Amino acid sequence: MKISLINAGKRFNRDWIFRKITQEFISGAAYAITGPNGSGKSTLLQVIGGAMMMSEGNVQYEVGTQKTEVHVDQAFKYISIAAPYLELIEEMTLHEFLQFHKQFKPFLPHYDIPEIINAIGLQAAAQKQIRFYSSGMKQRVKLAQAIFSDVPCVLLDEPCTNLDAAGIALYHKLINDHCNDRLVIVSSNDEQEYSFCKEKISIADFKKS
Ligand SMILES: Nc1ncnc2c1ncn2[C@@H]1O[C@H](COP(=O)(O)OP(=O)(O)OP(=O)(O)O)[C@@H](O)[C@H]1O
Repeated sequence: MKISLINAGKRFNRDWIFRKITQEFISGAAYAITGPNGSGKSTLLQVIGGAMMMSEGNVQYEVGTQKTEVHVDQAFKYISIAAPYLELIEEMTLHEFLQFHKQFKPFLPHYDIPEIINAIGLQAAAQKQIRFYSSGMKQRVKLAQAIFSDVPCVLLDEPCTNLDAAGIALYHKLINDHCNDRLVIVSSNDEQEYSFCKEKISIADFKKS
């Protein structure tokens, strides 16, 4: 998959959050979007994913070996996202939640729901409602939902939020095991969340209007 931003800019009211970002994001590479709190990392990630309209510029999506162009309205089919502002369905058990999610986005081939639950170490809590999960357990579920979705592009916003040392190790294992051939974009100001990303985009470089 390839996502191309061409002179992308976003403003809220009169405030430009970023301007004139021209950047290609290509499968097989991992990219970090870095910058201080409130600088616009989450905003840029949502613009890249097609979840938020930009104020100026363009975004293009190409998928598959044929490089088929995909309209921004359909980009969500090829992209998964884990982010602090995206809520889980708390009334469901983990098993029910993954079953529900699977109806809209299939999981990676060869992975059934019990295997996914095992992979994130939540077997003992699989039949418990998510509302009773700790914040770190919920974060593991968000990561699983994004990383095990069978899509070519994975967007991760502050992926280690609420994770302990074991959770952070799990995050790196999931990236290592499942993301090498995909397009991964991490929005973060924490080095341990994006240490594997060779490409870095600093929002501060795109603040000038
Ligand atoms: N819907 C909105 N309406 C108006 N302003 C917004 C909106 N969403 C974000 N902003 C503003 O845009 C700026 C960038 O926010 P954003 O959440 O993208 O930053 P961030 O770099 O991800 O921050 P953090 O590191 O704290 O998560 C902030 O000043 C924020 O207040």
